[in-house]
Amino acid sequence: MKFAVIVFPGSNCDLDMYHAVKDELGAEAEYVWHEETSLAGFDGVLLPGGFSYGDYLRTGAIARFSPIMNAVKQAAEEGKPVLGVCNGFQILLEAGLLPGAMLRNEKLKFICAPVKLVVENTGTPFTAAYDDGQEITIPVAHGEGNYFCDEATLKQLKDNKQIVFTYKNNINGSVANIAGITNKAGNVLGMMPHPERAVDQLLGSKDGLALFQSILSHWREKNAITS
Ligand SMILES: NC(=O)CC[C@H](N)C(=O)O
Repeated sequence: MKFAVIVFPGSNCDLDMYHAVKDELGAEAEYVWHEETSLAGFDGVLLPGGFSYGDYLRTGAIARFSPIMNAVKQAAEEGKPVLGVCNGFQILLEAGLLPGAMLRNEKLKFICAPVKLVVENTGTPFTAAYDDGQEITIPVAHGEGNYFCDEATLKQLKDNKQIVFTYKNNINGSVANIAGITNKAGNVLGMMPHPERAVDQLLGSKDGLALFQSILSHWREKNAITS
């Protein structure tokens, strides 16, 4: 399986993401600069964290116009797994690939800490290797992680089981403790916590590794690869 790690001006978690899938998961990976227009030959797309375009005008608001975003949309429509972490999640929201919007953290402070998450849905390509209701520890590092959506959208998210991760304790004011959601089809996941920073016990937790293993297993099953 070959992953594209999209690099925007201001990305700063691209190396961590590359390390997670290449060295820890053992898959193929390549960096793709945001000015590229094609993702042909890639089986999965990873939008890493950071401060694309310095977080002006809103987080992700400029990056969503990057040329590569049309190819990201196409990959999503083709059913390929698309994962946006932190700034990647913010870009997916601005691009309309996921519903809702991100506000500044309730207490207006940047939060950088390991947090406890609850796995709410294991029926996705990203979470099959977890147990339902499992508590995992994954670090966050964001100033704008306060997820917001209106009540009608929240109802849809709940009805379609699109809420995949919640914070055990609400750290930033997010509606319904939301830490990560998928699109309706389930192949696009946005999450504020950084699974790529939790792939080795040396980093304090390896609870993020199962997310990448889930993607790989799902891809192997879909493509009937047994070895
Ligand atoms: N680690 C990150 O991706 C930072 C996210 C974002 N730019 C924020 O501070 O909200």
